[in-house]
Amino acid sequence: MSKLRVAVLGAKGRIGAEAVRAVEAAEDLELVAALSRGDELEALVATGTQVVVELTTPASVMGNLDFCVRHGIHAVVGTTGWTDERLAQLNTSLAASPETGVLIAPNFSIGAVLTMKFAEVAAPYFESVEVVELHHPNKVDAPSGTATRTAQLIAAARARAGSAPQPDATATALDGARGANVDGVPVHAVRLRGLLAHQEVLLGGEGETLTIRHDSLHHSSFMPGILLGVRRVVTTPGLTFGLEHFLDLG
Ligand SMILES: NC(=O)c1ccc[n+]([C@@H]2O[C@H](COP(=O)([O-])OP(=O)(O)OC[C@H]3O[C@@H](n4cnc5c(N)ncnc54)[C@H](O)[C@@H]3O)[C@@H](O)[C@H]2O)c1
Ligand SMILES: O=C(O)C1=N[C@H](C(=O)O)CCC1
Repeated sequence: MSKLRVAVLGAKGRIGAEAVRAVEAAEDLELVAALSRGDELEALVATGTQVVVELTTPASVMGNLDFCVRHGIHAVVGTTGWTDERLAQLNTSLAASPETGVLIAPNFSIGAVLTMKFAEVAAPYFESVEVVELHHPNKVDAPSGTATRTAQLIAAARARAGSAPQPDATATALDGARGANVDGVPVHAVRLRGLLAHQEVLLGGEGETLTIRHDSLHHSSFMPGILLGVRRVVTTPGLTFGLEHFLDLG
């Protein structure tokens, strides 16, 4: 069987460099391009790239995806910075290229995907829910894509269950002291040398708390999810948001 022809964008970045090694090591995949900032995207066409792994920056991702979708190249996207407006723009591009698949995964690690799932399940059973994400200090966006998605899933689960607004008597606060408000869920971002990617979901009810914590200790934690995405996106046209759609989580 012929190998899938894969390119990595952001190939010299922290996660991109790890993705290059993972694709090279996969027997069913062939790394045909490893592009960095300033490299011509035409190389994707010249190399017959079938799937791009997009691991660049929020400032670059939209232009890169526009090129890929226009050329019928599938994409697996780990880059953050997704808003409703950006997703709508991407869906418009995909409508003109209906056979192309794009997977956007706020987090490729299985533990983080499960954290989001567990938080969604638990959220309606507690009065209070807050998210704390902790990352390395070179990260350019806050809160993390994972924390934003986690908060959105929590908020949607609570809305479906008819949960009351969270109790919070704060009357005065320094700017930022209560975190960012993502659909009514406070999200706090820590940037600390020595960390990679970590998240806690804190849930509180009368007389009890539950903490769901996940730690990515190495970029290798994201690789099985990226490889799964590459293999599945070629047969999944349109936009898929979240790796959980490619996992059988029940
Ligand atoms: N979804 C996940 O599981 C996951 C995991 C880790 C990181 N991320 C995200 O991936 C992105 C990259 O993270 P990082 O820590 O590797 O950052 P990084 O800064 O180390 O790497 C980004 C790389 O992309 C390059 N780049 C920028 N514009 C480019 C372009 N137009 N074409 C090609 N390369 C370009 C930069 O020069 C840099 O080398 C961030 O948005 C981060 O949040 C996602
Ligand atoms: O290191 C990063 O940057 C990460 N970004 C993603 C996010 O913002 O959620 C995933 C975790 C690592």
